[in-house]
Amino acid sequence: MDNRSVAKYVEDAEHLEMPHRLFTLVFPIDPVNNCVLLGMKKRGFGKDKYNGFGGKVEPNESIESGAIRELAEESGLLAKRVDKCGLLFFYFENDPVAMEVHVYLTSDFSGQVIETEEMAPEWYSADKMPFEQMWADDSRWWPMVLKKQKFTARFWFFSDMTTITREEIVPVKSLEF
Ligand SMILES: Nc1[nH]c(=O)nc2c1ncn2[C@H]1C[C@H](O)[C@@H](COP(=O)(O)OP(=O)(O)OP(=O)(O)O)O1
Repeated sequence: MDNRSVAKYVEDAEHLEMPHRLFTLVFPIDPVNNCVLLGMKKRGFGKDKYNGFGGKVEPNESIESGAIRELAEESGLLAKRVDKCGLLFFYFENDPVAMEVHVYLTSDFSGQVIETEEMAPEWYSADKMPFEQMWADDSRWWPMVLKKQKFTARFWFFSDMTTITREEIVPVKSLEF
């Protein structure tokens, strides 16, 4: 997909169901050991699931600063740089607000991993992810991450928040548009 098509795709997704809310999701990567840091969510949305680190983007910050802030708050790691690898849209049955989730990888970080009130972090081999304890969509798009292929995707969830009723995953050349 070229950049103009990606922009159009995102515009369509954003207008498909209004309003939508912005979120970030960051996966710290240890490239030497091919490991990824996941957090077991201890409270709130996605409780008892492993995921990357992230949350709502505040009105006064850029999406990237939101990603770096949430990573620090939830894992103790300070990212010098994050690289966007994907853009996800989630639609939940009976919920008029769609989620727009900007997904980042970082292997340029400092600090000590700490357990926080929200997350219990744990390193996993990047090709042995605990998908049965993650959001149902993760096993669908994580292979794109492993292939270093940028992507956008849309998932429609049934009201049980588990069953995916429809999905689209589109590889893209760039997420800068
Ligand atoms: N289907 C899904 N698949 C996935 O991989 N990540 C998802 C997901 N749906 C939501 N997420 C991620 C996006 C974001 O990182 C997180 C939800 O953010 P939170 O609700 O934890 O936000 P906040 O940390 O701002 O919340 P509070 O501080 O508790 O208000 O879950």
